[in-house]
Amino acid sequence: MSIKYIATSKLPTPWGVFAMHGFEDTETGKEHVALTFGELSGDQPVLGRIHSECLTGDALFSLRCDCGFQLQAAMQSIAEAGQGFILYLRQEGRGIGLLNKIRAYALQDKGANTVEANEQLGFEADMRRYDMIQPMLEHLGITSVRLMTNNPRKVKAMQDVGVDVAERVPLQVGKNQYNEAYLKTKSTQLGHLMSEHHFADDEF
Ligand SMILES: Nc1nc2c(ncn2[C@@H]2O[C@H](COP(=O)(O)OP(=O)(O)OP(=O)(O)O)[C@@H](O)[C@H]2O)c(=O)[nH]1
Ligand SMILES: [Zn+2]
Repeated sequence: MSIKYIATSKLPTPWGVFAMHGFEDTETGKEHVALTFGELSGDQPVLGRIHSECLTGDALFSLRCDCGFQLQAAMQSIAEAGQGFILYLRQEGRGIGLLNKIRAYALQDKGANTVEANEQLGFEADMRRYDMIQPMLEHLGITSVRLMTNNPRKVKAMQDVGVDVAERVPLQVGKNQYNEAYLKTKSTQLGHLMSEHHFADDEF
């Protein structure tokens, strides 16, 4: 893993003006992005999110998953807190890529769940890696985080690369009629921590 910092610019958003930092993984050619908000120096844990790319949810308004809603909620929370970060990692489709994710969605249209669909295509359920996190956070001067996620594997992955996770902050947003089964599968088969409340109410 070889992560190279490239450049920083402003990124004005509906929630405030973030700074956008570009990184290149020189082994894979993947272009990762970090967004930061406010002043990040100091010893206090920083509110943040590690977000894996989901073109369909993040950019195309898909209701099949909760990604876009989580991204927006995280940016809003960070802006409200006055400080925080998002690492936007280019590992689409839990690491299988966009076209394979569309193949997996086609299988899900025929009844497979999100895990079965990956396996029918010959992939593991989750092929993501998180070793790019350490050099990206080191560049930003972040050593301890309050991580917005429902995924305990992300917490472990961060600890494995030496980042202190002071707190896991649940991020349950965006449930709807199209992603309810997907969220349930995340909870029962991928280990995500979701309160039953999330499945009981009908609101976004
Ligand atoms: N293969 C596959 N990938 C999916 C599917 N639905 C969403 N994804 C991908 O799943 C990933 C979700 O990433 P995150 O939201 O960062 O992570 P998470 O594991 O859901 O954990 P949270 O932090 O709780 O959101 C993205 O890369 C999506 O593209 C699916 O049905 N099949
Ligand atoms: Zn998604």
